[in-house]
Formats: sequence, C-alpha cells, structure tokens
Amino acid sequence: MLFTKMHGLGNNYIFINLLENTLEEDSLPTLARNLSDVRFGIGSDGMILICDSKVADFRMRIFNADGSEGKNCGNGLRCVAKYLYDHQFVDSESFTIETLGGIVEVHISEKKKEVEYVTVDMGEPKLLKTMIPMIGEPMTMTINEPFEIGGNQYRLTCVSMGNPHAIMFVDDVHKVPLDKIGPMIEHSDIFPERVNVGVVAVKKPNELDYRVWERGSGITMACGTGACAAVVAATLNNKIEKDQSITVHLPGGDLEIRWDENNHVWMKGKAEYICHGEFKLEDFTKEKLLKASGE
Ligand SMILES: N[C@H](CCC[C@H](N)C(=O)O)C(=O)O
Repeated sequence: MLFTKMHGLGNNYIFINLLENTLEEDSLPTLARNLSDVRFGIGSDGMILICDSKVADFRMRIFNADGSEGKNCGNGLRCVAKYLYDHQFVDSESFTIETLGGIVEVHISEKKKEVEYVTVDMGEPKLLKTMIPMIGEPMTMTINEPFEIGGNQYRLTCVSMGNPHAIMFVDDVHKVPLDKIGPMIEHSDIFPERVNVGVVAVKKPNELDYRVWERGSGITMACGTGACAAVVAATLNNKIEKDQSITVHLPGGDLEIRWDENNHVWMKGKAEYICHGEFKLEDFTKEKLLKASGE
C-alpha cells in the first residue's frame, strides 16, 4: 500500500489515496494506531484517507494516533489540497472537501513548482454547548466558564470547528503543564466525545501564542482547527477584534487566521511533503503493536 507522509507545521500524518484503492472499514482504527506508532510503525500524529465524495469534490477522513476518527483537521486539509493539486487530481485552484465536521472550500494560494501555501474557508464555528458537544445548558455558549476538573478550576471557552476545542487563556503558553492537564480535560465527563485542549496567550492585538493537547494524539506541533478555535475564543472574550488577520504562533510555525464578518473562519498556512513510501497492509492491520507494547 502506497502512502505519502506530509505535515502542516510539524503536525504530521500518513496520507493514503483511496481514490484508486480501498481499505477494510473495520481495519481502519487498528491501521491508524499501527501506522502512527513511532516504534513499530512509520510514526505520525495519525492517518488521513483521501476519498471520493458524493457531496463535495473530495472527502477527507482523519484518524488520530489512538485510532479514533476525528471530525476535522485543518493541517490535514491543507496537505490534502496540496496533494490533490500537485498530483493533478484537480485542475482548479479552488475545490471542496467533505469532512465529518462539514464541507470546506480550499484555495491554492501560492505555488512555485509545487503548492506551498493553502487557504481554507473552515466555515462557521459552532458555539452552543449542544454543538461542541458538552454538558450544561444545551442552547448556551461556554465563554470563560469555570469548571472543576481533577481538583483544579479551569476557565474554558469552547468552540467547535467540526471538532471540539476547549480553550484556556494564560500568560505564557510554555509554562503550562499541558501534558498533565491536557489528558485530564480531554477525558473529563464534561465532554462526552472527549475534546482537544488548547492554551492561548494574547501577545499583541493581532498575534496569539497557542499550544495544544490533541484529542487522540496528545501534544502536537500544531493544530489547524485549534488555531481557528483560539481566534474565535479570543474574540468572544474581547481580547482581539473580529474580522482581522490574526497570526497564531504554534510550536511548529505560524498560521494566519481570520474570523470574517460573514462568520466564516479562514486559515492560511503551509503544507509540505516528508516522504512517499510503501507498506505491506497485512503487517499493519492486526493488533501486533498492542501485544508488543504489552497492553
Ligand atoms: N485531534 C483532532 C483531529 C486533528 C485536528 C488537528 N490535527 C488539526 O490540524 O485541526 C480531533 O480528534 O478532533
């Protein structure tokens, strides 16, 4: 089975083109876990499948490193757009991609011999508790609301970009023990489908620092949907203005995000190849890793 490893600001995935291939549905979570494992597999933050769609030009499915299927992936969308354009699966510079979180429109921004930057209209953020989803009054928003988790109080602002994000504002994102509080919040019973956990520091009126503990993958170098959620959350908390181009600094690099006056969130950033390769499917569709790691 051929694969392409790509990354968006260091948030890296194993991409498999299913436009000309098929995979057993039941095997996908195990395949994602095995491919993502850095010791017994290829090593990545997860697996992304490029598929046909009945409602958009293409469909992207994203599986986290733990095998759980995510509903959207901003960095993944930019990489899928690059892959499709570079490999001549599209002849237009704008096209649509279906995700479990909704249909987005991608725009090839700047290209030299290969696509370098991609802009994505990530659509409208979902803000009601019922849309995150999370516990509490379903038709209300969660803005800087206090929650008791693991004996500590956290003030969360929750935004869905098709996938759930819990955002906290701090003075310095590098001083937060995200490896400790991330999993506690991810797995708390406040979020029935778990949640991605982001910490944000407002550096300037148009610059944010952001770090993320990703649902199903842990700390990653970047999170595109998370950067969008961070800008929406900062706007809702009156820390930045709406309809401005905001630079979000992530450990893996910068994304340009804008929540525009039509309520759409736009993301612009790089998408890059790491390598192309091949693996034997039968080696990666059985639970060999769990036995080897003694789980
Ligand atoms: N862990 C996320 C999916 C990947 C999102 C992230 N890598 C991005 O770039 O948006 C979830 O389960 O909702």
